[in-house]
Amino acid sequence: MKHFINLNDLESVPELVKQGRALKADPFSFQHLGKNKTIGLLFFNSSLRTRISTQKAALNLGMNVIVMNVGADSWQLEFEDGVIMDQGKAEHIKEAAAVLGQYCDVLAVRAFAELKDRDADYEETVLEKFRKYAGVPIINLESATRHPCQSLADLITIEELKVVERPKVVLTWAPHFKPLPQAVANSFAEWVLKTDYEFVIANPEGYDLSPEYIKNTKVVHNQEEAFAGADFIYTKNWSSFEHYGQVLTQDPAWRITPEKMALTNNGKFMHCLPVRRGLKVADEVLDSPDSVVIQQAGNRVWSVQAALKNILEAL
Ligand SMILES: NCCC[C@H](NC(=O)CCC(=O)O)C(=O)O
Ligand SMILES: NC(=O)OP(=O)(O)O
Repeated sequence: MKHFINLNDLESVPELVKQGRALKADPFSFQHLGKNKTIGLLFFNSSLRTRISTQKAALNLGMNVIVMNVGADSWQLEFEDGVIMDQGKAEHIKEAAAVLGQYCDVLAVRAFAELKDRDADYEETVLEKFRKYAGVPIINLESATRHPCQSLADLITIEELKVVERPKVVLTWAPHFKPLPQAVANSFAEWVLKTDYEFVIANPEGYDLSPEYIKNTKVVHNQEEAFAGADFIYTKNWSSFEHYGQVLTQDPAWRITPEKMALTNNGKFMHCLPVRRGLKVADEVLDSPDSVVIQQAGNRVWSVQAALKNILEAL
């Protein structure tokens, strides 16, 4: 594998899920791969899980790790071509990415959607410019439209916990007061569509995700209908794709409650975290034995370790 930016960079989702599970069972089996190799982790946005799980995975593979909060610790970067740089941004991505590529064998980048210009976000400007100018493999640690490290961990978790061959998986919107990116939801849909799970999306009107990501997935505007008989309830808030970046409703009726979970087939509650208790989900759901959010977060190590292993093997 050359890069881990989107699904086009990999050959087989089930194979990567298998490799993630194998690494969980035997974390240090590929320690020789990363000897004398350095990974640089670049964060344009905050993180808890991604930051620590990626460091842990790299250490498990014997790598050296350098972490930088871009902007806060470095110069502000300019991504536009052909501009006269007479404003706040001191360095262009062309030099910055190329220089970082001199120091690191692999770069991993987090850069969320700005939610202002839909085309700019969906062109994946930041990650694609790193791909173009760094000269080394790039790992996506959540970009404007995707979060593949999360989605791989999510599939590893579902594979570990499923009790039927073809579980019913529901991706449901839940309320939040801030405009959040569509990345986690887009990505989860894209990855689930590479499996043969039964898949349904529930969201209020005006919140349909981009057809490019959800393809022909059944979308319902009635949460209870979607929850009936579900084996996994994957909860996430996202801002509107159609009315780009807007919060159209904060309807508390979309919050995940024990009453709604009771409609499922002993369904497991999933969320990528961080989650706002009380707002998106009732404490009783998050604290119940059917909540698998901690196991899911734990699997972030094996997900990024699987991607990194494949990249190191191809160096
Ligand atoms: N990486 C996990 C999700 C990150 C981000 N959530 C957030 O920004 C939540 C922030 C808050 O609740 O204030 C998102 O939705 O894409
Ligand atoms: N789920 C996830 O990516 O968490 P962080 O934003 O804390 O890294």
